[in-house]
Amino acid sequence: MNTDALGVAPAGDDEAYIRLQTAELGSQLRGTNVYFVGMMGTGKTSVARNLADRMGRYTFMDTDAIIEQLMQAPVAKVFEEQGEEEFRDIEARVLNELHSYVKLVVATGGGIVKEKRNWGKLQTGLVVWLDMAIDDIVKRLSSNEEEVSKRSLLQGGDVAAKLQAIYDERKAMYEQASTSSSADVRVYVSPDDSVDAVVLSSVSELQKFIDSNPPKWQQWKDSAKASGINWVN
Ligand SMILES: Nc1ncnc2c1ncn2[C@@H]1O[C@H](COP(=O)(O)OP(=O)(O)OP(=O)(O)O)[C@@H](O)[C@H]1O
Ligand SMILES: O=C(O)C1=C[C@@H](O)[C@@H](O)[C@H](O)C1
Repeated sequence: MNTDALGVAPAGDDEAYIRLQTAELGSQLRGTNVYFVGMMGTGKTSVARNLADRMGRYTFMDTDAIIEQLMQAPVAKVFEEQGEEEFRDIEARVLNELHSYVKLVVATGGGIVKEKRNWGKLQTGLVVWLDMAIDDIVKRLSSNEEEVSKRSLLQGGDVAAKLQAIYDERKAMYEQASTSSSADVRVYVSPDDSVDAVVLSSVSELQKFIDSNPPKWQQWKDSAKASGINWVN
């Protein structure tokens, strides 16, 4: 970000910079979907919505919100009445539908990685793992009673202990679900990072990933050029 001699970004500059970067990512992605995974409360919904809005040509989707529309009930109620296994089935069906579309930025439910059947679907797109220290998630969610009450897995007991146990169980799953052939797109979220800041880090990590994993046709084109073949653009 441009800063003056005192290290202060001129007003309006941040917004222009984010717009430029997200627009560029929009072209680089060529329609590929982006899936945000990570623990509840890390900001997947807020960040995915903001990114899709800024990219313009992409549509924001949220698996929890789709489940609520389908079931005509809040996620907590579906969880409570149908049980986790049924919830995971519905979630898997929603992802199965979504992955056949293009140009989506998808906020997934925090537990989507628990089902291996979902990993291949996630990896048809680029997966961004929002990772945050459990203490910071606890502080963020505990500051708002509604945020705790709408998350079924946090009910009845010590929120911090519950979140830690869920994280310990899922850490390797987030890792594997967000790892394709050669690299992770993992974004560490600090409690002071604004949604814009997390969007920007995600964009920058995605760009690095795309640059270091060019599509096959780009690799063929580059090697043809290197061997003197005049590839028509
Ligand atoms: N960068 C941020 N700074 C401050 N608050 C944030 C930030 N990102 C999200 N929040 C707040 O934290 C809460 C959880 O955010 P959000 O619903 O986006 O998380 P999530 O990862 O989608 O959660 P879940 O997996 O449970 O759906 C919301 O109250 C949201 O406004
Ligand atoms: O982490 C989880 O298992 C969950 C996270 C939420 O997004 C919801 O999908 C639901 O509350 C379960």
